[in-house]
Amino acid sequence: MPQTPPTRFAYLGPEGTFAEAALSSVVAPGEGVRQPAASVPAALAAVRAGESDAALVPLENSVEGPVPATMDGLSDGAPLVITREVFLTVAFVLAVRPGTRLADVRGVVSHPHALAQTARTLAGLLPGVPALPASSTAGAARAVAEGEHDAAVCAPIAAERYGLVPLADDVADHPGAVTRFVLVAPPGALPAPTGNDKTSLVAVVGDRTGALLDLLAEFAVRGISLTRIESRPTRERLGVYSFSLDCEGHVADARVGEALAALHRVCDDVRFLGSYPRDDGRTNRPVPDVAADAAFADAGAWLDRLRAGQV
Ligand SMILES: O=C(O)C(=O)C[C@]1(C(=O)O)C=C[C@@H](O)C=C1
Repeated sequence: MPQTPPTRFAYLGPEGTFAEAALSSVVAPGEGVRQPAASVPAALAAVRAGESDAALVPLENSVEGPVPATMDGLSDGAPLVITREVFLTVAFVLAVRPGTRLADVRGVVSHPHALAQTARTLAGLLPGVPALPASSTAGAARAVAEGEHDAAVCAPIAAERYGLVPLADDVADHPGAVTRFVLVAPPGALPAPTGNDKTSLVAVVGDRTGALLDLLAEFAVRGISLTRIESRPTRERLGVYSFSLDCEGHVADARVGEALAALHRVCDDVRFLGSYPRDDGRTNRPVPDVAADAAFADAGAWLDRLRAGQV
């Protein structure tokens, strides 16, 4: 019997990133093939090119907010859908080559998101020392190991992986920050509804009065709670925005399906980004009786009877 090839997972590499830790929390060692990518766009491109089956990428952080490369990478290009979400508490160390002292550090390198989450602590430890961007926290650790920079902000595991030692532990300005990662794949069969799901989408609204209110109303009137919304530039011109949002429920739920169909009518463009099990440890709000599948089915049957002349 032909064997199914192992799933190829692209992730923001190199080894030792938070993205890899997030992937390890959902894919057992030895299961699938892990393919480190140089950047979020590269991980998404690998999936679009068929070189990877799925990509694990950071979407947002509880302190720093959205990860623009992922937000924009999912809005543009060939469609990809989220098949699961993964939450990871992130903790950072200031890592150096053995023997380096604080006074020797002339630059600190890390992923911009990690630098932003540690800016205050770093300013206290290393006043006036420039912060330099890297493609990932582990990429920064590797660059320090290779002698390109003096210090990196990275995960303790990345420091270890690249032979670095911590000059300071827990350098986050807000301890306990959580990053939400998503596993994305080419469109295909959707994860089955679990009763506690989220749906993600991007909608471009027209440049007219009340356009955002119209979008929001489609959710509100159907008893659907939003869990995230943010605006992103469409890059067309100032004044035209897309809204990236997550709502409770699965597109298979009547209320969510109908809301999406309504957005298709009222928005300039809607991109469905998937329905997947909610995994933030929270439970969707109770659905009002009037927004339950049974109520939609009943209303549909009533309308069918009217149309058939059975008044
Ligand atoms: O560089 C990494 O290790 C990543 O996984 C990326 C990333 C991010 O993009 O936010 C993930 C978690 C941390 O918040 C910092 C960096």
